[in-house]
Amino acid sequence: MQLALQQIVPIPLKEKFTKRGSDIWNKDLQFAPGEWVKIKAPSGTGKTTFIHIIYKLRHDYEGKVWWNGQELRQVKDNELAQMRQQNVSVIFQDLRLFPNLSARENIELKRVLQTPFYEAGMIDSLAERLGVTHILKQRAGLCSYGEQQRIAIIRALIQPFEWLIMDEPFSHLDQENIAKAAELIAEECTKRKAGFLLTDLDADEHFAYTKVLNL
Ligand SMILES: Nc1ncnc2c1ncn2[C@@H]1O[C@H](COP(=O)(O)OP(=O)(O)OP(=O)(O)O)[C@@H](O)[C@H]1O
Repeated sequence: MQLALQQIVPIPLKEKFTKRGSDIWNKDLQFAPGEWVKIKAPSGTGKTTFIHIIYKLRHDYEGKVWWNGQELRQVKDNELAQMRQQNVSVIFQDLRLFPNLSARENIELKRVLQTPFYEAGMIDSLAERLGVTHILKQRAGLCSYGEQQRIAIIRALIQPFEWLIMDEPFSHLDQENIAKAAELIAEECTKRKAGFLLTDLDADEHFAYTKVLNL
């Protein structure tokens, strides 16, 4: 699945964003299947806005986003649901777990939305890898942000995908847990030949990125 951007810029931020140089806003770009892309930018410069545009949560932008040759505005609701279940997985900056469901239920929901990609036992394996086995039965709303972030990472990895979209996915983790999570994400993307887009504030060497872009 290819992702292409054609001169996109959020309308409310057009003036602000076009004043400074950017590798993304108002540019034509193509991301080939399997590319590992880092998008780097200081706080408040539009990382979340960008993620929400390409996941079709925001519509107030100029330009066009193309997923596999189909313009995102033309993608119908049922196709969008299918795409989010099968092709494009996401880790939101604000995590978006259901606070009243347990950590395991939050992950399980994503596993069973389509023909499961993994058996239920994989939840335990992934939780062990990221050190969150002990909180699987706990309500997500009672988990620490670092625990919630690891649950959100597992939830994104439990479903099928060709692209993984991650908005500052390590913001609540210490270096040791970042290393574990990055290793797991790299393994899962390699296994599926999947690409990813990852936003973050600073440069890092967590992955062998194929592109590093400044927003
Ligand atoms: N609809 C809107 N109207 C006006 N300003 C907006 C709108 N949406 C976002 N902004 C502003 O756009 C800027 C970019 O916001 P965004 O959340 O995308 O940044 P970010 O790079 O993800 O920030 P952070 O790293 O702090 O999470 C912010 O200054 C925000 O206040």
